[in-house]
Amino acid sequence: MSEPILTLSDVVVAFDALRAVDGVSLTVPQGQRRAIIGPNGAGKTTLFNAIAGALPPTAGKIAFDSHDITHLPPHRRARLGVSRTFQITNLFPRLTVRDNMVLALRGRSARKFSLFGTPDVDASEGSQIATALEAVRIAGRADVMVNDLSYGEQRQLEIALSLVTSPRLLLLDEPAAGLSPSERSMVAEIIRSLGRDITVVLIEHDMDLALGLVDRVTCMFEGRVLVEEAPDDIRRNKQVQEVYLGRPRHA
Ligand SMILES: Nc1ncnc2c1ncn2[C@@H]1O[C@H](COP(=O)(O)OP(=O)(O)OP(=O)(O)O)[C@@H](O)[C@H]1O
Repeated sequence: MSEPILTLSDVVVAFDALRAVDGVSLTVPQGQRRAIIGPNGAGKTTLFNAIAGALPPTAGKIAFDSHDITHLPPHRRARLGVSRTFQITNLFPRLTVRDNMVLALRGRSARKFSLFGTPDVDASEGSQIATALEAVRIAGRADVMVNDLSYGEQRQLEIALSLVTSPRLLLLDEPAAGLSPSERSMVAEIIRSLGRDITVVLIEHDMDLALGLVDRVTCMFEGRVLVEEAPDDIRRNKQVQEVYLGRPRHA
């Protein structure tokens, strides 16, 4: 098995008395595709926020590529190669696709960016942007204003914004939410064709989509890891079926 790129040890994220993430330990090897599934309120998004740095863990440890990132702010994690998308769109609707990409790219660098006028893009930035837009199949839409993209294209652009910084760990938060079946297939194809130099962890409510994309699945329930198995075993797992159907675990 490859070396681990992400290791969580006993991670707790508490909101007052509620332990939204309640002692989660998991290890993701480099290059793996991992789904985090679980019913509403299981703690999936809170776990993502802890990995990306948006929410500091109350307890426990998070290591990325042998760096202890438990207390690093999000931009420092991004610099190490941790990149995430959001469930809710995070785009500038009145800027073009390319300008959104420039903003995402320069968010990591010290260079200043003006929102007024077209930013100058150097050759290396231009090629990074073109590669990311190609990877999400919207290379021909670079000069289109985000407002004029379809919803599906906007979701593809969100993935491109995360890819443009050449991440090593990509956290995808419900990449197919709200998409039509054909748009969902497109997102699946995009994720499937990412290079294995990128490790992918995704939250996805569409079980068929998630299980068809990943090597391994972590199912959360009430803030904890209920099971971690291969997709085929997850499909057959009675405990997983029960938590999704809302029945008590030991009924
Ligand atoms: N900022 C917050 N303040 C207080 N409670 C919160 C906060 N964020 C999440 N929670 C609570 O933590 C629990 C886990 O929420 P979380 O959003 O992580 O679950 P989830 O598995 O992502 O759910 P969903 O599938 O519905 O998105 C829920 O009970 C939620 O109400």
